[in-house]
Amino acid sequence: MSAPRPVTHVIFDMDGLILDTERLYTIASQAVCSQYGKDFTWDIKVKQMGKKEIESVRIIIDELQLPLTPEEYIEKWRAEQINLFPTAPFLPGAEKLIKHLHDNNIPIAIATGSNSWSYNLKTSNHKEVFDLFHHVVKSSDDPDVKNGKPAPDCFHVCRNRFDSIPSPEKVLVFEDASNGVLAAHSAGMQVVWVPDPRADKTETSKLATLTINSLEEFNPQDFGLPTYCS
Ligand SMILES: O=c1[nH]cc([C@@H]2O[C@H](COP(=O)(O)O)[C@@H](O)[C@H]2O)c(=O)[nH]1
Ligand SMILES: [Mg+2]
Repeated sequence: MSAPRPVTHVIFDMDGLILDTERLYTIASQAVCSQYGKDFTWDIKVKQMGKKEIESVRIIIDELQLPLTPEEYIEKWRAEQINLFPTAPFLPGAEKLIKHLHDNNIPIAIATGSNSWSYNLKTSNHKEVFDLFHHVVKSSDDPDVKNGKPAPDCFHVCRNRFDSIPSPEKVLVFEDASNGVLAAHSAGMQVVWVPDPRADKTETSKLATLTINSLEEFNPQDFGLPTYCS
């Protein structure tokens, strides 16, 4: 952990940070695992969080020795996701922070591990808020993102797509996954970690500039960003 320094640009993670979709991923993954009498554990989930779809699918097949090819797993997984994802609500404080930064002309973007198919489902009921982002990098099907989180690739790509490209230390990243904190740190950016209560905090909190329980606890002025009016 180091003292917060002023930033000019903000990059948000999406799943488990803006939207309450990690809960939905767990339901969808357990539904597929149950077909084979297996348990989808937190230890497996931590390894998957933030990764590209294909990377994360290889992990679960390997860890649980599922008798499926990645393509077969993805087909079953998406069949569970299709009805769940459009129900995703915002997590506390996310909508307020996004609107506040946009209203104050702070350039904001998203760097997610998602693919376009699932992004469209998850955001289908929240278009007006997601339209406020300058750009969205969807790692699973963006040709410029070679490796998913914890590699820094998606954050490098995301930074380079702002109109006036900031230096990495002027970018603040919000993440819920330890893979994401590692990725942002490797990209040379400051990062606020909003972990799942089950997360092991020992190693990841050393890399995060700040660790908070909810985006509702975030004070923009700590990073030189405009203060909330109320
Ligand atoms: O339980 C899970 N959560 C999350 C993921 C992966 O993490 C991505 C979400 O990453 P992010 O939080 O960076 O948006 C998902 O699209 C998926 O690829 C997963 O596989 N399993
Ligand atoms: Mg996330």
